[in-house]
Amino acid sequence: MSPLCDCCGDDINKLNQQISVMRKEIKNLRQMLDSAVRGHRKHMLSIQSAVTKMELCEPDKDQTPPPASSPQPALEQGNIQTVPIGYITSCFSVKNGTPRQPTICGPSRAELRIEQSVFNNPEHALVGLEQYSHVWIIFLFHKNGHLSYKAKVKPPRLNGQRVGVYSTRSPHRPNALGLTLARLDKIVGDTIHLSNIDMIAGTPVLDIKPYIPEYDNPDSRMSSDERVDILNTPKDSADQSGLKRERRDDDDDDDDEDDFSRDNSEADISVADPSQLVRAQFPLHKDLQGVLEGVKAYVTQQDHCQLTCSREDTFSDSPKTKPPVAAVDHPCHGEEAHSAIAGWIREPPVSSLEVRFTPQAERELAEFLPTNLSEEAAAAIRGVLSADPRSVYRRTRCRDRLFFFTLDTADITCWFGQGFAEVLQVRPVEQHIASV
Ligand SMILES: C[S@@+](CC[C@H](N)C(=O)[O-])C[C@H]1O[C@@H](n2cnc3c(N)ncnc32)[C@H](O)[C@@H]1O
Repeated sequence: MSPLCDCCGDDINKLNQQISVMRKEIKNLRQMLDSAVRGHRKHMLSIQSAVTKMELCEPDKDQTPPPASSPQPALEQGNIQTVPIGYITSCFSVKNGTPRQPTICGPSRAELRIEQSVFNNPEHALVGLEQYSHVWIIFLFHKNGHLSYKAKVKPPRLNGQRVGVYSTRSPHRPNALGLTLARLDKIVGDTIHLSNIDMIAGTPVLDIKPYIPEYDNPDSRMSSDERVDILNTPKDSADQSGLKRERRDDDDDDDDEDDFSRDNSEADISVADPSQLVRAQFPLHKDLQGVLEGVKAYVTQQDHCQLTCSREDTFSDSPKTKPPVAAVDHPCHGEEAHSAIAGWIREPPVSSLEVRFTPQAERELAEFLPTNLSEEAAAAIRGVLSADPRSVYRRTRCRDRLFFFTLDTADITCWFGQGFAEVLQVRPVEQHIASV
């Protein structure tokens, strides 16, 4: 006879059997629940990815799918990981004596080999870069030692005065990122040969971008007249302009050990900055009209000169420099070119579009914005659309699709035809519910 339970008087063996049956059922239920959650998550991910593809109308083949556990892309989740794409080999082994800015010591040379761990074929990542004369190098100040930084720093040339770290190029800053405009001498396979550098050997490089004066130099964005105005600003006020200020802020560091000779003012003129070269070219003209004519001629030449010259000519001040592997023609400014860029930047194969508004869209824009703002908004919309913001995929494969974009407070709907973009609808931006 089996024992009975003291509480309920039931057969304990039977009770144990019932408990084990219930345990098995719970286990099954748990497994079913797990598999349902997994299926649901997978389903959610595929819906999400389908929606994204529909929105973008563009399957992104290069994008690695996010892991099943993270429906949001890693960067959006704040999972910011940077991997060096290569390490600098340079003639400077320690911080002391390393130029404080790239323009200070022209011949300072370096090599940067793109890591195979980043690209299977690192040389592929460099195709086209040989057409540029200068590149931005974004790097880590890995030898900063203790990772400390202060809101205010003392640039050596300010002789003890403190200024905000963000008004300087101090290495001691949150994130310890450095930015150098280096000259690109040549590319051989997976290795970039640079000069005009201020980085020590072993510096981890995070990124490389071509220097494009049209984007990177504010002078290049101004109309010729504006440029002439600036260049003719009386000296006192010019001294307070950004150009002059840039020169002071360029060479800072709150670490006295990093300080070095201050007799580099001549070398400070950046070849990448045409306005400084113009100043240098016309320093002694007393006759304002003469200066004006000279500058105008220079600016016109700069805007229209499509002379071609070999890289050897471009870098005539660097006798040892050999032409790049793929020799290309560079636009140059008379005898001396300051920087060279790929031809397609100035003359892209994609032509700009005529932008139209339907009467309905015009009315809508006027309805929710005051006149002055609606004109501004219309100009901004024209700017965006005339540059054809569509991806190549969209341009070639989804021509008939509507195109949506948001500009400040307006949601804009448009479509594209042969050589034009037409705005169909302009609505106030809807309040979007933040995604969880
Ligand atoms: C004032 S910083 C300017 C760097 C860059 N042009 C910029 O504006 O971000 C240049 C100085 O940083 C120091 N430096 C260069 N490479 C470094 C590295 N990898 N880690 C720490 N300091 C470095 C050298 O002393 C050099 O003189």
